[in-house]
Amino acid sequence: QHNTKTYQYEDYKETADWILAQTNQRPKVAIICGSGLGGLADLLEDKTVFPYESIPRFPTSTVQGHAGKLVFGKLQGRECVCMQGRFHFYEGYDMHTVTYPVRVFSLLGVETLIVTNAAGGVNEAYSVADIMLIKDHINMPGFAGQNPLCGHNDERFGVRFPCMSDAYDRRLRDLAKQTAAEQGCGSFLQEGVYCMLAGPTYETIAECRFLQTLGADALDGTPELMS
Ligand SMILES: O=P(O)(O)O[C@H]1O[C@H](CO)[C@@H](O)[C@H]1O
Ligand code: HPA
Repeated sequence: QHNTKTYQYEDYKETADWILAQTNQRPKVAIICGSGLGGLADLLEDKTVFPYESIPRFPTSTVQGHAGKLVFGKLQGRECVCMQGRFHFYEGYDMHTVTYPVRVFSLLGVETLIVTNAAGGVNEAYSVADIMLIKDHINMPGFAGQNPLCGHNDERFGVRFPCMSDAYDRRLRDLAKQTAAEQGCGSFLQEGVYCMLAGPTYETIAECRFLQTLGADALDGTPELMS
């Protein structure tokens, strides 16, 4: 379990080059679909679909409800790539493997990453089925040395100590709020602090209280946000 794999720039490049050779689509936006959100990928037009197991070096989904397909296509006329199913630390994958696709996306030319997940709310003002835009995060496994950026740093992917104070683009968050209002979703859109946990248990009552005290609004296990 969690035998940490190390990947070189060339590994990510091999995966990206394979994908680029299979499709003419060059999306600037990638969407990672969390539990229950894979249906979004089905809405794409002019789809090209790659099962994860067909992609060189790509991990495979082992979780129910995560289809395990990379779907290229157009959403509202804009090219994008959707991960229909994501990987989780609790499946036994190390952090580098869970976040492997994110570096591949950057080598495909993706500039905007939208990460979604089915999280548990601990903010008592929230209601079930609210949507929370992430404005900041607390990376609990990161405090224990489980950060996807640990290990050799290849500057082609970014600096050794990235600044995290503006990790969640304000312009994109404003756009999301404006769009939610236009679509009539404004009443159940929240904006809050996301807390990354390892799973696979849900939290005890004492742990939820502890995390609330720390300032967390919602909990789940999505290290792609930190990669
Ligand atoms: O983060 P996503 O992929 O939405 O999945 C989350 O939802 C499931 C738990 O309810 C777990 O798989 C958890 O990780
Ligand atoms: N904690 C609580 N609820 C959740 C989680 C979690 O990690 N993931 C999805 N719902």
